[in-house]
Amino acid sequence: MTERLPAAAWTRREDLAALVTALDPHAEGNCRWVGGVVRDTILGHAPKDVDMATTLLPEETAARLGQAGIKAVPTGIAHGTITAVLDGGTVEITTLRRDVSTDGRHATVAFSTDWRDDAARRDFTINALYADPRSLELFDYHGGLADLANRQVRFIGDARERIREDYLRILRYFRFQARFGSIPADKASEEAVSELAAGLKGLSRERVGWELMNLLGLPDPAPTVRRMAELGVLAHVLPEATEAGLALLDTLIDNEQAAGAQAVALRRLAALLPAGPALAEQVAARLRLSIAQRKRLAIAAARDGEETDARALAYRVGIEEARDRLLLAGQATAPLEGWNVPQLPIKGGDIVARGIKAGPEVARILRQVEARWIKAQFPDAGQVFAMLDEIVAHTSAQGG
Ligand SMILES: Nc1ccn([C@@H]2O[C@H](COP(=O)(O)OP(=O)(O)OP(=O)(O)O)[C@@H](O)[C@H]2O)c(=O)n1
Repeated sequence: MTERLPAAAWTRREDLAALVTALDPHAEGNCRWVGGVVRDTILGHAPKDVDMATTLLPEETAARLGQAGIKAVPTGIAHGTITAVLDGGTVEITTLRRDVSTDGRHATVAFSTDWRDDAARRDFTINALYADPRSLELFDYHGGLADLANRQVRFIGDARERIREDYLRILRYFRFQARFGSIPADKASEEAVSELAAGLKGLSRERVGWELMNLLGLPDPAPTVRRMAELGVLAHVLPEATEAGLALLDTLIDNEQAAGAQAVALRRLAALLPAGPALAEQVAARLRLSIAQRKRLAIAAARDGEETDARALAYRVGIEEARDRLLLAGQATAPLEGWNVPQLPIKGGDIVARGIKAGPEVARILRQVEARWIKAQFPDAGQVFAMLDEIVAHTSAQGG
């Protein structure tokens, strides 16, 4: 029986139909949907992006798009990729390729017209599925449909060879495993990632950081991260993670689920690391995190087990950062919901207006009022002015 891709919202897009007509006006079958879009659609998920593979050479692809008035951007000419800019988004169209040689980071490829060549150079069986854009007929050269049905993430052919072509595939393996893999996982794949884990060291830190953060941002990466540790892979990407960290990651995810909190990769990363800012800063730099990410990680890492007051904490470090700390500590985040960090309702001028000379004394009083205001759970302006009057009266009585 011919297997077909289930129809989905994207398969009915008119701009995609026009793209197919432009590339293959006589229905010769020279282009197919490929990779994540096919995999995700079979799983019933909305695909992140739509990719196409074609037997046409890149120049021919570009020429046909041009004739049809579709904007074509040569995004990766060397790899044979042309990006078509459509109403509903961009589509990457890549000429079929076969591997010629590789150094573990960059493969040298040659163009091909054989779909099997193209399938054989991909990473996992579930990522090597193709669909005809008109009939939606599926093409499965490596048992990807069965693996998808059984939720098995399995390297194509010899796992070690696939990994040596690109060591990042070790981390991709775990990311897909965390997304929809089942346990027990494919034994040959696990053996290979374990054996070749040291190859991760040669990869660019950006790529490693990106993969790790994507894994940690999935709904429940905890069992996968633990498996990475057991297989000796985590030691090569996050040697700072401790056994206590793995346990805290489990707890954190339970806490997040109980609170209905969003998955945040940085918060999960913080859980894996021992508390304290120094190590967090080191890890953030190594993983090439952005400045905003570094700040948030540092605040999460500054946790000390128990947070005293949710809103006072949020006033000090920010709402999202406070939520991180509370979830890590296993404390209620409810006080933060629907609440915005308020601004102290008085200014230095209000203090000067009460006869205090501008200068350090004003700053001191301002800090005193602020401390009381926080302690009293942020009462409104009327009460804050009463606090201020009391403090000023006290200061004046002392002859200050
Ligand atoms: N190291 C890699 C990266 C990618 N691919 C192939 O290129 C396709 C597209 O890669 P990418 O966009 O990174 O992943 P998707 O499978 O689309 O998954 P997602 O975008 O959901 O992460 C993959 O399906 C896979 O066939 C590969 O073989 N080896």
